[in-house]
Amino acid sequence: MSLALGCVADDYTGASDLANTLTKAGLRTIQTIGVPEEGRALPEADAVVVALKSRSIPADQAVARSREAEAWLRARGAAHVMFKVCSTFDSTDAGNIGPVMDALRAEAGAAIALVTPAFPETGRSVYQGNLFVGSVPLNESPLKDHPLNPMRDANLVRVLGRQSASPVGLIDTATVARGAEAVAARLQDLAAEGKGAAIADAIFDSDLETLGRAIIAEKFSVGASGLGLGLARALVADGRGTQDAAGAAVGEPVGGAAACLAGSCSQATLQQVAAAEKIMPVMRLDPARLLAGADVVAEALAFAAERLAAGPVLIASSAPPEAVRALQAEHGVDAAGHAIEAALAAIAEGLVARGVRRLVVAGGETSGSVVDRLGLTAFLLGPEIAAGVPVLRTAGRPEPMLLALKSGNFGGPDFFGRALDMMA
Ligand SMILES: Nc1ncnc2c1ncn2[C@@H]1O[C@H](COP(=O)(O)OP(=O)(O)O)[C@@H](O)[C@H]1O
Ligand SMILES: O=C(O)[C@H](O)C(=O)COP(=O)(O)O
Repeated sequence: MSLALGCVADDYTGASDLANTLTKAGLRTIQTIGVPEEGRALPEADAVVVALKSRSIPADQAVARSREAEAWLRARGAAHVMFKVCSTFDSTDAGNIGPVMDALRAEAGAAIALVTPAFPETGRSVYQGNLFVGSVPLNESPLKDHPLNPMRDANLVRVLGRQSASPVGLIDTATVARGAEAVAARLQDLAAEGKGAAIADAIFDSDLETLGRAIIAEKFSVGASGLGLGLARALVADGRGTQDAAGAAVGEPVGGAAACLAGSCSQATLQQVAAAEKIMPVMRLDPARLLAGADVVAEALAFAAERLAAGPVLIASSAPPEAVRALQAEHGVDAAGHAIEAALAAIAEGLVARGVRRLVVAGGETSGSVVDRLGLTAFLLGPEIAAGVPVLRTAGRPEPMLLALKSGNFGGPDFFGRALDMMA
């Protein structure tokens, strides 16, 4: 395997979002869950996205796991490694984007890292270093209410500067508009000033193509799927892609029962759960009862067992911000989050034991807990369900499954029904 591109992603939904983008751009891409064990055979690929559940763990652990993934990718020929972060820069001032970026930049021996979470396809743009979600700044978007890392500052030069050990500069839109050479020159100037990272403006895909051309010969960058698009298009232009890589078949139908799990509390997911109530049985978990010791997992599996033969079910813990804050006030942010993730993961295991082979999961941390509990190790990319959300087929599992790991903020109101229609 001699990779054209290696990527280390800080959550599983973000990894599949990026893998989807790279595949559509013409790179045969595989998503692995963690670093594959020694000797593990993988299909030929132009790019590998190593998915870690490292966004919300202690920074030193995130750094260690990311370093291991980077080394694995370099050993398989990846000349450029991109650290994939959330398009809404999900992180806290304690990290983990800054500490992981600093460590991987040092590993690469790079003087400076270009950083941009812009992803126009899903309405993420960066202007004068400020991240916009649709038409509003990040700190005025629903991300201000994220259960684990509420985003309260849209200025990413400030946000990353609080997380990184090095000063952070800006590559503004006027520089990007002047082309790849101007971007590369600006990067060098900022490095000469002692900056270790530079937030790059990007509003359109064409800006990301410029950024991709500017840094493809570098060893390291940080971004969301938009930067992945720019890098992929630069690599394909250099002949590093594969014909018909896009839409790699998910193979024969896997059949079996289908189910949906939602742990995301994003505005998009709340709307999707409400819409799903019109087309399938939905059980809304009561996290307060869960945290009080009730066997909510058994209750959910009983609900599912009675209904799976007739069609898909949805089991959701998703709740609006005020309810999330109330639960967190009583039990703590991490305790509440981890308990609910663990419960949804246990429900997923029970569903698979009851014949579910097609599973839709909403939420990044939630997807990480579910996939780890199911012991899944790698995915092949199928067709796109919604921007940033592909159908995934398990690789290396005796009985294949189809999954959709939906980033909380992605997809339209009809997402669950649309996903199930595409997962046969
Ligand atoms: N009703 C709830 N109250 C509090 N926290 C919740 C609730 N439901 C889910 N959570 C937690 O909120 C977090 C959602 O994160 P995640 O799954 O990454 O979703 P997103 O993709 O929207 O960020 C998880 O830790 C999950 O356990
Ligand atoms: O928004 C993105 O770039 C990714 O899809 C992502 O990282 C989303 O994270 P989430 O926790 O699933 O919202």
